Amino acid sequence: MRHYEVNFDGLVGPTHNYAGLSFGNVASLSNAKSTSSPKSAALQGLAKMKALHDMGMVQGVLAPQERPDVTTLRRLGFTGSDGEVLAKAAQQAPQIFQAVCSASSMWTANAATVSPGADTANGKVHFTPANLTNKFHRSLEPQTSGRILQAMFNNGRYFEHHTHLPDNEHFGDEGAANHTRLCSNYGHAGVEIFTFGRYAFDSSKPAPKKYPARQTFEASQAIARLHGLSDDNTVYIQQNPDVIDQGVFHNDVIAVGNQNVLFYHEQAFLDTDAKLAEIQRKFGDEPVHFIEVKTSEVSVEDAVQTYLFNTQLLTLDNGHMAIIAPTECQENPRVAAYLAELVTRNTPIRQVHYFDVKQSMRNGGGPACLRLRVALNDTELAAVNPAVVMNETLFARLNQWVDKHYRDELSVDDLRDPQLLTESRTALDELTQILKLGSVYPFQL
Ligand SMILES: N=C(N)NCCC[C@H](NC(=O)CCC(=O)O)C(=O)O
Repeated sequence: MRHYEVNFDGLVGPTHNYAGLSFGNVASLSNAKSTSSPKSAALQGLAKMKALHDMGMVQGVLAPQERPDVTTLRRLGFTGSDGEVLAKAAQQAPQIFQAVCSASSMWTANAATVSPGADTANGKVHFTPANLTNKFHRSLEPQTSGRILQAMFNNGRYFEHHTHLPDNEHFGDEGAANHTRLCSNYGHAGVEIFTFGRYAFDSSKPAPKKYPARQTFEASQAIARLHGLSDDNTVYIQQNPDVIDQGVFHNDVIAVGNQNVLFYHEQAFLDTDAKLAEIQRKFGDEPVHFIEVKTSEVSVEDAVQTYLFNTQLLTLDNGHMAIIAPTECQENPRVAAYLAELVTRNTPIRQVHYFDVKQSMRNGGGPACLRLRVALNDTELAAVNPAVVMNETLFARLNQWVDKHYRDELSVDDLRDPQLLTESRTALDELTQILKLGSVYPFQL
């Protein structure tokens, strides 16, 4: 039996834009109102997917969501034809209108938390879409994410799908961006690490002062319960509130783990020593490589600006690990020097590959934000909808699809163009056929 970690990357949607929607996310705010290129964003994402496929990884595609989200505008009291709903919202409530146009579902690390069968009580792979309550534009995602995931992992024998947690800040859940899993081998039971920003029901505990803590302890515990994880393979760690206040809005902006490696910044967590000891104890006899980056090597500011930790750590066929980093890391001399030195050390990480995902980076989404990891064995992989698995044909087909439907440029003002809704729906209707998803979008239901 072979075991894989499959990366399901978010396909960037046709409305990709910079609206400055994410308070606490430095890139989103500083690039607000810039002009985006939905076409280049989607092509950059596809190029990364294809490169990982060519490196021997199993790579999947996760479809974007229907935007503008007319259904939500109707819930908020805008009436008339779809065109009228959009025009009224754009005129009367421009911020709400911009939020329902966001292509933020591209960051599929936030689509769900996934626990592989090796860790769960009933041996199935468990999925819980993230409720993303902290940001209005992101809170619109979980229902459709759930439908898309069910269309991709559509076999009750191997896959179990849960409803997202209650839509309330007490259970604020950001999915895999605040969850990582260590294991000696993808097929063996691992240690699932939930990193949270605050306690919802205990205000005496530390919490950030300036920016929001999106993930709560209580949400993390609920996911572990739903997925049937045992205490012996679960660790809860609090993010350092000071780094959240410096722009670390998700834990995957300051730490990343894969198999026996945890790569993190010295300031990432609270109670670090005790928590790392707990991870090692629960991991077992084999030593975990705890690769700690000191502030003297890379500052938190550099980490936030370059996304050094929003990198993908991949295990290649030869057993070595490669780090998939954004070109922003290469352009920063301190971070580039750190990575050049890291691969010469005696750790499993031996290669660095740089990718241009600048369109996504400008909204605070690096390589790791763009993917949802699902560890699967041969049998489970065979039960995945094959139309979402990357290969030469799908790559060519999706590139053509983007070229046909996507705009080269989109400004926040262009979002008012009534044609955008038709373009987006036409593109997504065709996409559901390419990816054989059935009807998953509100306009198709
Ligand atoms: N770290 C991970 N896993 N994901 C990154 C998510 C970025 C996303 N940006 C945005 O939603 C910005 C949209 C805008 O401003 O137009 C967010 O803040 O939720």
